[in-house]
Amino acid sequence: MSSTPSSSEETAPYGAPTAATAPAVKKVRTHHLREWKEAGEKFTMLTSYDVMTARLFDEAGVDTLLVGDSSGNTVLGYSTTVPVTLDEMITMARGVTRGATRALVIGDMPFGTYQASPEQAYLSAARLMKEAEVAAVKLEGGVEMAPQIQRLTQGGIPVCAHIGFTPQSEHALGGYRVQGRGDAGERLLRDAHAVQEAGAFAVVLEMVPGDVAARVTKELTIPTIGIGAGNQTDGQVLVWQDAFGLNTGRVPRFVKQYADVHSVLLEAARAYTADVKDGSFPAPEHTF
Ligand SMILES: Nc1nc(=O)c2c([nH]1)NC[C@@H]1CN(c3ccc(C(=O)N[C@@H](CCC(=O)O)C(=O)O)cc3)CN21
Ligand SMILES: CC(C)C(=O)C(=O)O
Ligand SMILES: [Mg+2]
Repeated sequence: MSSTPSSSEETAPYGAPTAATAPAVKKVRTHHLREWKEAGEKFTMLTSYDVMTARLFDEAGVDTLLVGDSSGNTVLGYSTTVPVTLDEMITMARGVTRGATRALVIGDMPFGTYQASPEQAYLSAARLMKEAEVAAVKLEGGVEMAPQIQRLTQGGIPVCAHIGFTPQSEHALGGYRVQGRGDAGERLLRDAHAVQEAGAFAVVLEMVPGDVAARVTKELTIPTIGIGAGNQTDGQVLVWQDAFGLNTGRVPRFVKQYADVHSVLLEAARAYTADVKDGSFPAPEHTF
Protein backbone atom coordinates (compact mmCIF):
# COMPACT_ATOMS: atom_id res chain seq x y z
CA MET A 1 0.00 0.00 0.00
CA SER A 2 1.32 3.40 -0.92
CA SER A 3 1.99 5.81 1.91
CA THR A 4 1.72 8.77 -0.44
CA PRO A 5 -1.39 10.80 0.25
CA SER A 6 -3.83 11.12 -2.58
CA SER A 7 -6.48 13.70 -3.27
CA SER A 8 -8.52 11.40 -5.51
CA GLU A 9 -12.19 10.83 -4.76
CA GLU A 10 -11.59 7.17 -3.86
CA THR A 11 -8.73 7.61 -1.44
CA ALA A 12 -8.95 9.36 1.89
CA PRO A 13 -6.22 12.00 2.29
CA TYR A 14 -3.95 10.28 4.77
CA GLY A 15 -1.07 7.86 4.45
CA ALA A 16 -0.92 4.09 5.06
CA PRO A 17 -4.32 3.75 6.66
CA THR A 18 -5.12 0.82 8.90
CA ALA A 19 -8.50 -0.03 10.34
CA ALA A 20 -7.28 0.54 13.88
CA THR A 21 -5.51 3.88 13.50
CA ALA A 22 -7.09 5.67 10.58
CA PRO A 23 -10.71 4.82 9.98
CA ALA A 24 -11.67 5.22 6.33
CA VAL A 25 -13.60 8.42 6.67
CA LYS A 26 -13.00 11.19 4.13
CA LYS A 27 -14.09 14.04 6.34
CA VAL A 28 -14.37 13.60 10.06
CA ARG A 29 -17.63 14.81 11.59
CA THR A 30 -18.72 14.84 15.21
CA HIS A 31 -20.93 11.78 14.61
CA HIS A 32 -17.90 9.76 13.54
CA LEU A 33 -16.38 10.11 17.01
CA ARG A 34 -19.55 8.66 18.49
CA GLU A 35 -19.53 5.82 15.93
CA TRP A 36 -15.88 5.03 16.70
CA LYS A 37 -16.70 4.90 20.41
CA GLU A 38 -19.54 2.47 19.73
CA ALA A 39 -17.21 0.34 17.56
CA GLY A 40 -14.49 0.40 20.22
CA GLU A 41 -12.15 2.21 17.83
CA LYS A 42 -9.79 4.79 19.33
CA PHE A 43 -9.22 8.17 17.73
CA THR A 44 -6.62 10.90 18.00
CA MET A 45 -6.46 14.63 18.53
CA LEU A 46 -3.41 16.89 18.35
CA THR A 47 -3.18 20.60 18.84
CA SER A 48 -2.43 22.74 15.78
CA TYR A 49 -2.08 26.49 15.50
CA ASP A 50 -1.12 27.06 11.86
CA VAL A 51 -1.71 25.84 8.31
CA MET A 52 1.51 23.80 7.90
CA THR A 53 1.11 21.61 10.97
CA ALA A 54 -2.59 21.25 10.17
CA ARG A 55 -1.73 19.90 6.69
CA LEU A 56 0.93 17.62 8.11
CA PHE A 57 -1.17 16.13 10.94
CA ASP A 58 -4.14 15.78 8.58
CA GLU A 59 -1.92 13.87 6.13
CA ALA A 60 -0.79 11.62 9.01
CA GLY A 61 -4.38 10.62 9.72
CA VAL A 62 -4.84 12.51 12.98
CA ASP A 63 -8.61 12.52 13.35
CA THR A 64 -9.23 15.84 15.08
CA LEU A 65 -7.21 19.04 15.41
CA LEU A 66 -7.60 21.31 18.39
CA VAL A 67 -6.70 24.96 18.01
CA GLY A 68 -5.93 25.03 21.71
CA ASP A 69 -5.55 28.01 23.98
CA SER A 70 -2.37 26.16 24.95
CA SER A 71 -1.14 28.50 22.19
CA GLY A 72 -0.73 30.89 25.12
CA ASN A 73 2.20 28.67 26.14
CA THR A 74 3.34 27.16 22.85
CA VAL A 75 2.93 30.08 20.44
CA LEU A 76 2.80 33.27 22.49
CA GLY A 77 5.09 32.34 25.38
CA TYR A 78 2.82 33.17 28.31
CA SER A 79 3.09 31.06 31.44
CA THR A 80 -0.66 30.32 31.42
CA THR A 81 -3.53 30.20 28.89
CA VAL A 82 -5.35 33.06 30.62
CA PRO A 83 -4.12 36.02 28.48
CA VAL A 84 -5.09 34.47 25.11
CA THR A 85 -7.75 36.50 23.28
CA LEU A 86 -10.57 35.46 20.98
CA ASP A 87 -9.00 37.46 18.13
CA GLU A 88 -5.73 35.53 18.55
CA MET A 89 -7.62 32.22 18.54
CA ILE A 90 -9.50 33.23 15.40
CA THR A 91 -6.31 34.19 13.56
CA MET A 92 -4.65 30.86 14.35
CA ALA A 93 -7.80 28.83 13.66
CA ARG A 94 -8.07 30.40 10.19
CA GLY A 95 -4.78 28.78 9.25
CA VAL A 96 -5.72 25.41 10.71
CA THR A 97 -9.08 25.17 8.91
CA ARG A 98 -7.33 25.97 5.62
CA GLY A 99 -4.77 23.22 6.24
CA ALA A 100 -7.11 20.43 7.33
CA THR A 101 -9.10 18.55 4.71
CA ARG A 102 -10.03 15.41 6.67
CA ALA A 103 -9.58 16.21 10.33
CA LEU A 104 -12.36 17.75 12.41
CA VAL A 105 -11.15 21.19 13.56
CA ILE A 106 -12.20 22.33 17.03
CA GLY A 107 -11.49 25.82 18.34
CA ASP A 108 -10.83 26.44 22.04
CA MET A 109 -12.81 29.25 23.66
CA PRO A 110 -10.31 31.36 25.61
CA PHE A 111 -10.71 32.49 29.21
CA GLY A 112 -13.27 35.23 29.73
CA THR A 113 -15.12 34.74 26.43
CA TYR A 114 -17.89 32.39 27.65
CA GLN A 115 -18.02 32.17 31.45
CA ALA A 116 -20.12 35.33 31.95
CA SER A 117 -23.31 34.04 30.32
CA PRO A 118 -24.77 31.75 27.66
CA GLU A 119 -25.21 34.83 25.43
CA GLN A 120 -21.55 35.77 25.75
CA ALA A 121 -20.65 32.15 24.95
CA TYR A 122 -22.86 32.14 21.85
CA LEU A 123 -21.46 35.41 20.49
CA SER A 124 -17.87 34.23 21.02
CA ALA A 125 -18.43 30.77 19.55
CA ALA A 126 -20.28 32.20 16.56
CA ARG A 127 -17.26 34.41 15.80
CA LEU A 128 -14.98 31.36 15.85
CA MET A 129 -17.30 29.57 13.42
CA LYS A 130 -17.95 32.53 11.10
CA GLU A 131 -14.48 34.04 11.02
CA ALA A 132 -12.33 30.90 11.29
CA GLU A 133 -14.76 28.25 10.02
CA VAL A 134 -14.10 25.78 12.82
CA ALA A 135 -16.55 22.86 12.93
CA ALA A 136 -16.92 22.92 16.71
CA VAL A 137 -15.76 24.73 19.82
CA LYS A 138 -14.40 23.56 23.18
CA LEU A 139 -14.94 25.14 26.57
CA GLU A 140 -13.82 24.28 30.09
CA GLY A 141 -16.23 23.38 32.88
CA GLY A 142 -18.80 20.81 33.98
CA VAL A 143 -22.09 21.32 35.85
CA GLU A 144 -21.61 25.11 35.94
CA MET A 145 -21.20 25.31 32.13
CA ALA A 146 -24.35 23.30 31.29
CA PRO A 147 -26.34 26.47 30.39
CA GLN A 148 -23.62 27.58 27.98
CA ILE A 149 -23.33 24.14 26.36
CA GLN A 150 -27.10 23.98 25.97
CA ARG A 151 -27.30 27.44 24.39
CA LEU A 152 -24.54 26.70 21.88
CA THR A 153 -25.81 23.27 20.85
CA GLN A 154 -29.38 24.52 20.50
CA GLY A 155 -28.01 27.32 18.34
CA GLY A 156 -26.23 24.93 15.99
CA ILE A 157 -22.72 25.04 17.44
CA PRO A 158 -21.26 21.62 18.38
CA VAL A 159 -19.51 21.73 21.76
CA CYS A 160 -16.69 19.63 23.15
CA ALA A 161 -16.57 19.95 26.94
CA HIS A 162 -13.38 19.82 29.05
CA ILE A 163 -13.43 18.67 32.68
CA GLY A 164 -10.98 17.44 35.32
CA PHE A 165 -7.99 19.76 35.38
CA THR A 166 -9.15 22.89 33.55
CA PRO A 167 -6.06 25.06 32.91
CA GLN A 168 -8.01 28.34 32.63
CA SER A 169 -8.91 27.85 36.32
CA GLU A 170 -5.33 27.06 37.34
CA HIS A 171 -5.39 29.85 39.91
CA ALA A 172 -8.72 28.69 41.34
CA LEU A 173 -7.65 25.02 41.39
CA GLY A 174 -4.34 25.85 43.08
CA GLY A 175 -1.87 24.76 40.39
CA TYR A 176 -1.44 21.85 38.01
CA ARG A 177 -3.00 19.00 39.95
CA VAL A 178 -4.73 15.74 39.25
CA GLN A 179 -8.50 16.16 39.67
CA GLY A 180 -11.07 13.57 40.69
CA ARG A 181 -9.04 11.63 43.26
CA GLY A 182 -11.07 10.07 46.10
CA ASP A 183 -14.34 11.86 46.81
CA ALA A 184 -13.71 14.29 43.96
CA GLY A 185 -14.34 11.34 41.64
CA GLU A 186 -18.08 11.68 42.30
CA ARG A 187 -17.96 15.36 41.33
CA LEU A 188 -16.15 14.48 38.13
CA LEU A 189 -18.87 11.96 37.27
CA ARG A 190 -21.53 14.60 37.90
CA ASP A 191 -19.65 17.01 35.62
CA ALA A 192 -19.38 14.35 32.91
CA HIS A 193 -23.08 13.55 33.00
CA ALA A 194 -24.01 17.24 33.10
CA VAL A 195 -22.08 18.12 29.92
CA GLN A 196 -23.50 15.08 28.10
CA GLU A 197 -27.01 16.00 29.21
CA ALA A 198 -26.47 19.59 28.07
CA GLY A 199 -25.62 18.37 24.56
CA ALA A 200 -21.81 18.17 24.31
CA PHE A 201 -20.69 15.81 21.50
CA ALA A 202 -17.50 14.81 23.35
CA VAL A 203 -15.61 15.61 26.54
CA VAL A 204 -11.91 16.07 27.28
CA LEU A 205 -10.75 14.52 30.57
CA GLU A 206 -7.54 16.18 31.72
CA MET A 207 -5.34 14.80 34.51
CA VAL A 208 -7.89 12.40 35.94
CA PRO A 209 -6.98 9.05 37.61
CA GLY A 210 -7.12 6.23 35.04
CA ASP A 211 -9.79 4.25 36.87
CA VAL A 212 -12.06 7.31 37.16
CA ALA A 213 -11.59 8.13 33.44
CA ALA A 214 -12.41 4.50 32.61
CA ARG A 215 -15.64 4.71 34.62
CA VAL A 216 -16.65 8.01 32.99
CA THR A 217 -15.94 6.52 29.55
CA LYS A 218 -18.13 3.47 30.31
CA GLU A 219 -21.01 5.50 31.74
CA LEU A 220 -21.18 8.15 29.00
CA THR A 221 -22.59 7.61 25.53
CA ILE A 222 -20.51 10.54 24.16
CA PRO A 223 -16.79 9.94 23.49
CA THR A 224 -14.16 10.88 26.07
CA ILE A 225 -10.78 12.31 25.01
CA GLY A 226 -8.04 11.84 27.56
CA ILE A 227 -4.90 13.83 28.38
CA GLY A 228 -3.22 12.37 31.44
CA ALA A 229 -6.29 10.20 31.95
CA GLY A 230 -5.01 6.67 31.20
CA ASN A 231 -5.64 4.43 28.21
CA GLN A 232 -9.33 3.64 28.69
CA THR A 233 -10.70 6.85 27.13
CA ASP A 234 -12.14 6.78 23.61
CA GLY A 235 -9.60 9.23 22.22
CA GLN A 236 -6.31 10.85 23.24
CA VAL A 237 -5.03 14.40 22.88
CA LEU A 238 -1.56 15.90 23.30
CA VAL A 239 0.00 19.29 22.68
CA TRP A 240 2.18 18.71 19.61
CA GLN A 241 5.19 20.71 20.76
CA ASP A 242 5.32 18.50 23.87
CA ALA A 243 4.84 15.20 22.03
CA PHE A 244 7.25 15.91 19.18
CA GLY A 245 9.99 17.50 21.23
CA LEU A 246 9.92 21.13 20.18
CA ASN A 247 9.14 22.17 23.74
CA THR A 248 12.35 21.75 25.71
CA GLY A 249 10.85 23.16 28.89
CA ARG A 250 9.28 21.01 31.59
CA VAL A 251 6.60 18.84 30.01
CA PRO A 252 3.83 17.12 31.99
CA ARG A 253 4.39 13.48 33.01
CA PHE A 254 1.51 12.31 30.80
CA VAL A 255 3.44 13.24 27.62
CA LYS A 256 5.24 10.63 25.50
CA GLN A 257 7.96 12.13 23.29
CA TYR A 258 7.68 10.80 19.73
CA ALA A 259 10.32 12.97 18.07
CA ASP A 260 13.06 15.47 18.78
CA VAL A 261 12.07 18.34 16.52
CA HIS A 262 14.12 20.73 18.64
CA SER A 263 17.36 18.98 17.65
CA VAL A 264 16.42 18.82 13.97
CA LEU A 265 15.67 22.55 13.78
CA LEU A 266 18.64 23.50 15.95
CA GLU A 267 20.97 21.60 13.64
CA ALA A 268 19.40 23.17 10.54
CA ALA A 269 19.56 26.71 11.93
CA ARG A 270 23.19 26.24 12.95
CA ALA A 271 24.13 24.82 9.53
CA TYR A 272 22.42 27.73 7.74
CA THR A 273 24.20 30.27 9.94
CA ALA A 274 27.57 28.59 9.38
CA ASP A 275 27.04 28.42 5.59
CA VAL A 276 26.21 32.12 5.34
CA LYS A 277 29.16 33.10 7.50
CA ASP A 278 31.66 31.03 5.52
CA GLY A 279 30.19 32.12 2.17
CA SER A 280 29.01 28.65 1.02
CA PHE A 281 25.37 29.78 0.87
CA PRO A 282 24.00 31.04 -1.45
CA ALA A 283 25.79 28.86 -4.03
CA PRO A 284 25.57 29.45 -7.81
CA GLU A 285 22.41 27.28 -8.06
CA HIS A 286 20.65 29.61 -5.62
CA THR A 287 21.66 32.68 -7.58
CA PHE A 288 19.80 34.31 -10.50
N1 LIG B 1 2.71 22.90 26.43
C1 LIG B 1 1.54 22.65 27.01
N2 LIG B 1 1.17 21.37 27.22
C2 LIG B 1 -0.02 21.08 27.82
O1 LIG B 1 -0.34 19.88 27.98
C3 LIG B 1 -0.87 22.15 28.19
C4 LIG B 1 -0.44 23.47 27.95
N3 LIG B 1 0.77 23.69 27.37
N4 LIG B 1 -1.20 24.53 28.28
C5 LIG B 1 -2.56 24.34 28.69
C6 LIG B 1 -2.68 23.12 29.48
C7 LIG B 1 -1.97 23.17 30.82
N5 LIG B 1 -1.66 21.78 31.01
C8 LIG B 1 -0.79 21.30 31.96
C9 LIG B 1 0.32 22.03 32.34
C10 LIG B 1 1.20 21.56 33.26
C11 LIG B 1 0.99 20.34 33.86
C12 LIG B 1 1.96 19.85 34.87
O2 LIG B 1 2.91 20.52 35.19
N6 LIG B 1 1.76 18.66 35.42
C13 LIG B 1 2.73 18.07 36.34
C14 LIG B 1 2.20 18.04 37.74
C15 LIG B 1 1.13 17.02 38.06
C16 LIG B 1 0.75 16.95 39.53
O3 LIG B 1 1.15 17.82 40.30
O4 LIG B 1 0.07 16.00 39.90
C17 LIG B 1 3.12 16.70 35.82
O5 LIG B 1 4.23 16.26 36.12
O6 LIG B 1 2.35 16.11 35.06
C18 LIG B 1 -0.10 19.59 33.48
C19 LIG B 1 -1.00 20.08 32.52
C20 LIG B 1 -2.10 20.99 29.89
N7 LIG B 1 -2.09 21.95 28.82
C1 LIG C 1 -4.59 20.37 26.33
C2 LIG C 1 -5.78 20.56 25.43
C3 LIG C 1 -6.90 19.64 25.80
C4 LIG C 1 -6.22 21.99 25.44
O1 LIG C 1 -7.22 22.39 25.96
C5 LIG C 1 -5.33 22.95 24.76
O2 LIG C 1 -4.42 22.55 24.03
O3 LIG C 1 -5.56 24.16 24.93
MG1 LIG D 1 -7.28 24.51 26.13
